[in-house]
Amino acid sequence: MIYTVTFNPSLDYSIRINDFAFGGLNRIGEEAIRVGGKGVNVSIVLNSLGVDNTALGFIAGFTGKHIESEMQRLGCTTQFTELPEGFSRINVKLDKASEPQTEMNGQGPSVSGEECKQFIGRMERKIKAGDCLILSGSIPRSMPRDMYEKILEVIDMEKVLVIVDTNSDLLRRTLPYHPFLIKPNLIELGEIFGRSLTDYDDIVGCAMHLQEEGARNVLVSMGADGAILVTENGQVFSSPAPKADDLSQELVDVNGAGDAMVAGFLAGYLERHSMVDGFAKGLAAGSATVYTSGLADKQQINLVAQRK
Ligand SMILES: Nc1ncnc2c1ncn2[C@@H]1O[C@H](COP(=O)(O)OP(=O)(O)O)[C@@H](O)[C@H]1O
Ligand SMILES: O=P(O)(O)OC[C@H]1O[C@](O)(COP(=O)(O)O)[C@@H](O)[C@@H]1O
Repeated sequence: MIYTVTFNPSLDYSIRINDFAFGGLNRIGEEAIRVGGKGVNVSIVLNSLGVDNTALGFIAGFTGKHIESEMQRLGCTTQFTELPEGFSRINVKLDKASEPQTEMNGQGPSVSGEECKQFIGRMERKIKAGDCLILSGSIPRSMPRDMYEKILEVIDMEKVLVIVDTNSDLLRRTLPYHPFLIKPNLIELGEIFGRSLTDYDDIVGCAMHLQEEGARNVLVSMGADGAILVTENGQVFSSPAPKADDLSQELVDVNGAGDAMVAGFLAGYLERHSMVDGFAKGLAAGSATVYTSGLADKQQINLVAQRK
């Protein structure tokens, strides 16, 4: 079974404001509310690609209920733990047309130490040899910083395929457990190494450094510039992103591109256990998502994959 874990699911309120005025009254041009949070998005894209999976994590309040029911409406299997208080966050996204592109991500509901402990116990009982586990996104402020490590401690890392996609400090803490794949974007990778990364050799060098710290395979996503994959066998694959012009597409919204890439990678990899297939499908899923309102579906992903 494939499990995604999202400790901080969200409703993403995506808005377009032409000529955004900081400090002034802004009238919203276009708006949409979609479920989000990294693992949630991975689950939705995997499901669309026909890869069965179960979404785990914490939800709370009316927003949490909506996240769960919307995912089920989309055909996803969910086993969220409902918290007694608070609400799942609402993240505000000013889309690409509303320069400067701006995001406001909430901190999430309060999760007690006891709830964390029970969750880890459930993971210990649930995750079996042959499973895949995707740990994605930030954690609520109330949650201990070592929550991901605690989970990795109770599962058999040699028999479970683990993917981690989270921000710098949380990501780095998981490396000693040897996750199968990590997917930092260029900004996150730069944050880890304390500098902005532009040079190809430098990026590959940083990815290899994370391998020395324990990561097995490192997929660095670089937005419109595509991605670089450094594998545990020392192979390096790089590719620009499929371009809007070549595909006769228009860039709509970058939100969720990284999550779609993780889902695409896993779906592609699992077909023949090929890193090359994973890389290609990951790139296609990421780019198909930026050319779509919301997350790309199977048809849109395959279209981009075929035309690249
Ligand atoms: N502007 C873009 N044009 C084409 N493809 C894009 C663009 N932005 C992102 N992508 C695709 O989505 C992938 C993930 O995007 P990225 O922004 O790097 O991740 P994240 O959302 O995690 O920050 C990229 O590697 C690329 O394939
Ligand atoms: O958990 P974080 O780091 O706050 O990120 C959550 C946000 O990222 C998203 O999962 C999108 O992530 P990507 O654009 O990196 O794919 C949104 O749905 C959500 O609002």
